[in-house]
Amino acid sequence: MPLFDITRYAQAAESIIDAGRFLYGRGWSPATSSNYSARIDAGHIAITVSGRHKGELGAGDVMVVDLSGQAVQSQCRSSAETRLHTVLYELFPDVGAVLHTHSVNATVLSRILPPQQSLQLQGYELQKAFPGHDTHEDTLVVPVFDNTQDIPQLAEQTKQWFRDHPDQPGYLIRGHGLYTWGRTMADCLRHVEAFEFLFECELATMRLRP
Ligand SMILES: CSC[C@@H](O)[C@@H](O)C(=O)COP(=O)(O)O
Ligand SMILES: [Zn+2]
Repeated sequence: MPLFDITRYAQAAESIIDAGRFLYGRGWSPATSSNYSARIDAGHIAITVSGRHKGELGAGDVMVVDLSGQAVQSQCRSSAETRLHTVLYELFPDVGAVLHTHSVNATVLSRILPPQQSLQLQGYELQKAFPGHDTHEDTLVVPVFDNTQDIPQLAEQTKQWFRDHPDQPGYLIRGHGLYTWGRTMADCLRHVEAFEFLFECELATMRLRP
């Protein structure tokens, strides 16, 4: 009896490979950075193997882990940031995909925000790209967590914050990048694209202000 459905694994892996080609092509996942995952079932996800080039992913670059981060039927090492993915699947049963990217804009913006200050996005029509955000008058809050190599500790911090703020769709890690998620990979890719547009607008606005 296999531990997970092989057809669902193949679909998840294909969505991750396609996402990598798109995100690398946009310049949002340079130099083996980033990691991606997609849900297979309630207890398993497909996730990128650590250190792989995200623009050239193939079937051997995606593996299965359970929600404790344990590899299932693979000798490979999953993403160093696997726990940042699994906490989101644990917290939100309807999440089907998680994407982590390293764009220039996410990195720069996260570095210039004062310590302890979240990014507050308000007045943009494109905020409506996120579920539950139905008007530009809403405030989209993007917390910025300090970067660390202690992933279990960061995972716990993110889990606590999003348990209290389940309607917010993503976060930044300072000097590092973006995490966002969605019900499907298509939703999740839309969220990355919307965040990138909003980050670009924020930086352009800052450049125009004296
Ligand atoms: C190439 S440095 C980026 C890594 O340190 C990390 O932040 C990252 O996004 C990719 O790590 P990975 O272990 O390949 O999933
Ligand atoms: Zn990273």
